[in-house]
Amino acid sequence: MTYEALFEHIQQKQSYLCVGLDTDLRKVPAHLHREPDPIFAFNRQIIDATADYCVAYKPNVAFYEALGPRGWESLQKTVEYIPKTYFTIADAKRGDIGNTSGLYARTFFDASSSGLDFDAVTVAPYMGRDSVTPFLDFEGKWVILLALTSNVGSDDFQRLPTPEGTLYEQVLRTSQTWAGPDRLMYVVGATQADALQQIRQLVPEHFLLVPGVGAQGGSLEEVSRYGMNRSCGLLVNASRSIIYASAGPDFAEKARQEAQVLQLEMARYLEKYLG
Ligand SMILES: O=c1ccn([C@@H]2O[C@H](COP(=O)(O)O)[C@@H](O)[C@H]2O)c(=O)[nH]1
Repeated sequence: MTYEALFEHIQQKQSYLCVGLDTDLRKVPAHLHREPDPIFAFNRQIIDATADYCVAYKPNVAFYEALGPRGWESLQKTVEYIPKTYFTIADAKRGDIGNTSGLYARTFFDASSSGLDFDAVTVAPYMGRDSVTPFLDFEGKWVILLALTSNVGSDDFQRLPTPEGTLYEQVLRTSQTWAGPDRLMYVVGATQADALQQIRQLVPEHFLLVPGVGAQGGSLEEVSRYGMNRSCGLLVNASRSIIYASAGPDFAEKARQEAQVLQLEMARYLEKYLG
């Protein structure tokens, strides 16, 4: 998907919501355990219920890998089920020496090899240029580089000073020489809204994937106020607060309601900041 197509979808839906498909078998409602593939049965209903209110889906690969081959199969079926107009993100946080990164890229981008055809994959930046560029060899696919993550431990390394600002600022500066805003996004946690103004000075055009609203307590209002650019430039993810809004048979309806609440708030910010 192109930068322009993504922005168009955001305008059309009045939403920059990304629904996180962090589907934990232990939290799938009891009645779905009778299905041959309970994870896929759950995801399909979540996708059907939330599609009106979001523009992207982000399965976190850990939840599927933990189940071995059947988890991988559920992931394949899920990605295949998501309509092509939605931006799909494999939250896998990969990155290794070049030839290994090339295989990670095939895993998430080359359906003829792995059965998976995501638009984007999250990548850790700390092994540097040659660990990231193999993902960019796949035309039309995106890298979403970890910049300033939402967790408490992000302070351990990402905010450490370097001669040219903090380490995450260096990641933002250097990685811009690898690809432009049409292929590269950054992860910035919603819990890090204090840094967003400064981040926007360094990467004015790029999209930011912002996890951490909902269960982690980040503020959608602050993220939107400090993070939005002229093309919106935000994909705000919520996983648990949407998909586990109810543990009962009404889980999909409750997920739809949660997604709608976020979409309505986003529509207000799009009007306010982009007019
Ligand atoms: O900095 C980061 C990077 C990734 N994540 C992932 O996003 C979702 C958040 O889930 P919630 O249930 O909405 O808290 C999850 O997959 C994380 O692994 C993040 O939270 N922070």
